[in-house]
Amino acid sequence: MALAAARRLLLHAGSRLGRREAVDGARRFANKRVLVETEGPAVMKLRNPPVNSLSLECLTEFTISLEKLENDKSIRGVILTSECPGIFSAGLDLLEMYGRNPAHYAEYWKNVQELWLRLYTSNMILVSAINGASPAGGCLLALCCDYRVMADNPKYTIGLNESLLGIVAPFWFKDMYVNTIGHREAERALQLGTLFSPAEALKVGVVDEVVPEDQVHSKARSVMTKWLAIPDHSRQLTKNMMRKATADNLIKQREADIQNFTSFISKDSIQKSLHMYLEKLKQKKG
Ligand SMILES: CC/C=C\C/C=C\C/C=C\C=C\CC(=O)SCCNC(=O)CCNC(=O)[C@H](O)C(C)(C)COP(=O)(O)OP(=O)(O)OC[C@H]1O[C@@H](n2cnc3c(N)ncnc32)[C@H](O)[C@@H]1OP(=O)(O)O
Repeated sequence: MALAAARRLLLHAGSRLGRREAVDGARRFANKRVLVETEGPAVMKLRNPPVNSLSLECLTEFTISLEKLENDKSIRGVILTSECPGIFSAGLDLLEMYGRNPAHYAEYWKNVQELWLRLYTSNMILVSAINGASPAGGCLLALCCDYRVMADNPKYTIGLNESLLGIVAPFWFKDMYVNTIGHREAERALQLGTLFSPAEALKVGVVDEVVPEDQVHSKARSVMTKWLAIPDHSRQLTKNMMRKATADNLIKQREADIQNFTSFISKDSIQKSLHMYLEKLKQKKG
């Protein structure tokens, strides 16, 4: 209920912002954590500092922005990137999965599923300009895209590292990984929780292209231009043909997946693992 109300408020605020900024001549709209520019190829920028973690609020704003773009028939493609220096996205917000109650976990997971389904089955062309670290849910966002361009900076890594946290990537994360890099590579990378450097990610197929950091956005734009030259109807039908079975696999068991997540994440042993991981992140500083 609370989330539905927040969603209505955000949609309302979003459209107000949209109108005001259009009057200023800049075609863009923004929520607090997501900025969307629609001048030229549309660009969606995550801006949830310090690490673009996907908190419930961030997920909600992201989903709403995507919905608005989908509803604008003049927008055929979106570049997904980050405004946080050195970070594409740190993935799901660990604080949404630690020390909360089962109802919160269920609500959070429903929103993670929702964003994934919308992104993965989007009719728009999605290109990610990966300009920073992209672990777990950050990698998931990139994997939903039709093409991934990554900055050539060995400090940036990408991959589904869930097993390093003592948690298990859900089956639909796994399905998408298998679709992208094949069964053997996915099996190994998932068990080891591998975070790939840009060069490794290119080799294994997690990303499609690695370019110097200052060229990530221009490359993403030129990729978008190429993809926009393909007729929408044939490209969309082809995308649907490639992705539908994977999305349907979650759609037919959404409730069971929420229950699985809620009972898994509520376990004492899993909460303990998350606690230790969060402590490790804190200690990294000191
Ligand atoms: C049987 C199965 C059934 C069902 C399935 C069950 C379970 C599946 C469940 C979940 C799947 C989850 C997928 C995920 O996405 S989990 C999140 C994984 N993310 C990570 O591992 C990234 C962790 N972060 C980092 O590695 C680094 O922070 C960094 C590389 C992104 C950035 O490094 P920096 O040095 O620049 O910044 P830090 O000092 O490390 O961090 C700053 C600040 O941010 C906090 N933070 C970092 N990441 C997260 C996060 N993901 N969520 C929340 N908060 C995060 C970090 O703690 C620092 O906080 P403080 O300033 O110390 O307060």
